[in-house]
Amino acid sequence: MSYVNNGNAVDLNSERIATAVLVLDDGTVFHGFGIGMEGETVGEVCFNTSMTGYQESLTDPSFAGQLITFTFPHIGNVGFNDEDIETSGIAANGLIIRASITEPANWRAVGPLDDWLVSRKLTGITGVDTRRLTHHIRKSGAPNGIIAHSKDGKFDIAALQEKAASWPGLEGMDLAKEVSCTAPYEWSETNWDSNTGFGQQETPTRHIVAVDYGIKRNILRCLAELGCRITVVPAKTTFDDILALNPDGIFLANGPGDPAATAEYAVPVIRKCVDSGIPTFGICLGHQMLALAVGAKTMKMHQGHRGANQPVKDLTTGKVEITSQNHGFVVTRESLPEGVTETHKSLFDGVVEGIEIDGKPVFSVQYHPEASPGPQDSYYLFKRFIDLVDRKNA
Ligand SMILES: NC(=O)CC[C@H](N)C(=O)O
Repeated sequence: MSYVNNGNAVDLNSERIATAVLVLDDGTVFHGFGIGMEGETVGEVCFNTSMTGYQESLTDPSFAGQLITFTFPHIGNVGFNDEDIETSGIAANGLIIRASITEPANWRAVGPLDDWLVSRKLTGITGVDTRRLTHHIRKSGAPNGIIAHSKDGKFDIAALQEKAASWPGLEGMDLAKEVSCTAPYEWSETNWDSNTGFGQQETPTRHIVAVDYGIKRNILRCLAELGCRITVVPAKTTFDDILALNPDGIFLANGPGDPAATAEYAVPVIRKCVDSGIPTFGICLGHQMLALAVGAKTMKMHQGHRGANQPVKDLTTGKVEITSQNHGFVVTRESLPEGVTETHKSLFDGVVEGIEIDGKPVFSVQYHPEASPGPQDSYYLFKRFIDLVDRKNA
């Protein structure tokens, strides 16, 4: 089959065979060119507006169950390296990009992105009109979709649509338990430096227990950098087992899926963390589950926040910060009960971006102060957490 440009694909070399398709659950089809592993991958199709950091996004466990559309057209042009990785485990299900991947041009690159995609068993598609796709998502909400990549260019579109349509969708899906570690481990790596690479912690003075619902490595590095010894524990760890580790503070990680789907195991444990008076800090999924634990509600957003230029106002100081974000669920303002204060608000669409529990050393944010990728304006939140720990220990 020779590829006929039907207005969907942007690589105009019409002699090339279309070796991949993206089929949405409503039957919309985008033809393009396969990258990464041959095969099929299904998930919710979201879009991410970050211009940099594609490796960090693709390895962020919070993207489990999702096919990422990068709105920035040139993805892959700095190849891959072995450092910008947020997990070696499950993360994004696939990627959708516009321009063909060029040869890597970066001093840190160890090879072309395509090789890395294959090594991670990731399937993707290039040549997609990502502006049209993003417009579709903005209008109709995030659809389920499937990417099929086959060198022979033969696709059964009806069967692919059926697979996309029968995927259950992220609402109600519990993925935190799928991506979590299965046994506790210690973390001691600190921030990256262009001369020396990642550092190693020397004399930590506080002990933080981080509950892993899909934790990004850079969160652990930020905590280690500030003098925390960290024990990472699985998502289903009981409160008694957390307490037995004698933590000075508890960290509730980011993670994929619907926060409400963790109601059986994470939410009741987090309720006990709040009641214990141990300083507790949550990021993204951790924030959403903390809100559920104190009686608030979450809902799926029509359009998630995914990108590295999202303005947020810290309502406690009046300062505006530019943040890195990746969420498709949100805590609803009207459900916030008495005793819970909204501390941060999105300046894009006004949704709740942070809360604190009155009279308790407990707070959380919906966005990503660890960046990776993205701006570091919100790094102060880690210091706010450490201050709470130190005040408690004083
Ligand atoms: N980054 C995250 O922790 C994401 C939280 C949740 N899965 C959401 O999509 O809203």
